[in-house]
Amino acid sequence: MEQYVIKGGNPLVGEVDIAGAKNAALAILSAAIMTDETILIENLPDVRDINVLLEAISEIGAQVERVDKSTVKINGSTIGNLSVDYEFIKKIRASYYLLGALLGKYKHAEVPLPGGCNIGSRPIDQHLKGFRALGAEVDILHGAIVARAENLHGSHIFLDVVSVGATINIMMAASMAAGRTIIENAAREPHVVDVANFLNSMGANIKGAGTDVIRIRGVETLHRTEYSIIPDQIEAGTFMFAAAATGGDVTVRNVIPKHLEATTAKLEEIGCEVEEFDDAVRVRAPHTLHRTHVKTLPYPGYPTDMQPQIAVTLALAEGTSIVTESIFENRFKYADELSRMGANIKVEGNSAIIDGVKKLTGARVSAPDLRAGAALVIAGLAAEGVTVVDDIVYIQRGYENFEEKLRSLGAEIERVSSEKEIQKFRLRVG
Ligand SMILES: CC(=O)N[C@H]1[C@@H](OP(=O)(O)OP(=O)(O)OC[C@H]2O[C@@H](n3ccc(=O)[nH]c3=O)[C@H](O)[C@@H]2O)O[C@H](CO)[C@@H](O)[C@@H]1O
Ligand SMILES: C=C(OP(=O)(O)O)C(=O)O
Repeated sequence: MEQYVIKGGNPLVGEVDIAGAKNAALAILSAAIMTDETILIENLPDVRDINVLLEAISEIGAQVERVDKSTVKINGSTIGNLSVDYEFIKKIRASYYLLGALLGKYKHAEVPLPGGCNIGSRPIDQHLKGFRALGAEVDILHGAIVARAENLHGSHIFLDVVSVGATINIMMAASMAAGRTIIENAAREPHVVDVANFLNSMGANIKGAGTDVIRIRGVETLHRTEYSIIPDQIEAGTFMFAAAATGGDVTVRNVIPKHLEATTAKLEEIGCEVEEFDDAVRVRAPHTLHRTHVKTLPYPGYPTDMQPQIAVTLALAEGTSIVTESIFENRFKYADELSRMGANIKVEGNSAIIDGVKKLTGARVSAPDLRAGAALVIAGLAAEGVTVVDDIVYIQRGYENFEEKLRSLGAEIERVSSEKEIQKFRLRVG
């Protein structure tokens, strides 16, 4: 088990390059197996979830060739197994995208129920409703989703909740269903648009991605393409809040500022100066952070994946802030850990009430999930003294070279794997 050890107190200063978006990449890699021709994908983030999905894709028989750290070639012509192994899939949520991809291409898929972060109950009823509407028979058998169809046909699907996963999954399967599909109440996240652009570059016919009505004309085959994944808005936002919480001045590069607007607006409300460039955003922290309220919402609202990061920053703001989580019911598991660092945070229902304190103090804390883990690292960077973050395997799911990027901004952070190393770090930093 690895840990991060952090000596807090250094304002983060400098420039940092943002990797490709994990949550776009997971869907795009799955969609890449929908043709028998070779697909080249660039700007892949080098993170655990991506590596697990690539293993699963090669396990079902596709050819996966790593060209370099952020580029991969995939050829799905050799897929011989439509049943995905539980070992791979239990680790990640986005394994469910293999359902839409395999069902679209082969009209048959067997995928174990997905894993991912334990941030709520996370049903997949809307995915299954969509597949059924396209003509598939879907059963849950022995812990796996089994979907089969003689033929898929277009349909008019109204999603009961705005779901990123269901929107993308249905879009993938419908791309190879006969006739026209309309998805209403679709998710509008940038990664939904990125997956639609990718599928269109393979010959699909998808219109309206980025709005809440997506129209798809099914095609018989998809073809080769080369595609570069959009930047990760959540990684970018995490560094932006790290700048704010540490009193720093950070420019995040290789981003699409438009995708960061909800985050930028909140940073400005709490007193940061945010400057936008074509593909970069600079965040300068104020002397004193102001309080604010925030509620997570589907895009273009404030993202749930950025909720813990703003909460730890507000723990250091003057006054009382309220953070309301409206997407996942179990996303405040970091609150007790943050309290152990001196924060004044109380969770009531789906809101956290945060009374800002002047300083946090380093403590031993545990990452309960990916984004909460990253937020506890931010807390450690801002705190006085040494913080040890356990269970960083969650953080590694979604942040490429996290500690190296933070160190390049002046953070004192190391990845260690024993109590001896933690002790050594403590002695070194004094
Ligand atoms: C791998 C990936 O991309 N994960 C992201 C994806 O997760 P994921 O795709 O799982 O999240 P959804 O957008 O589907 O979930 C949104 C809401 O809809 C509910 N729901 C969803 C599907 C369904 O069939 N039935 C249902 O009730 C969920 O419980 C949740 O309350 O979008 C979330 C919301 O932006 C992000 O936090 C995750 O980081
Ligand atoms: C919650 C996340 O991922 P997943 O849906 O894969 O658990 C995330 O990326 O913040």
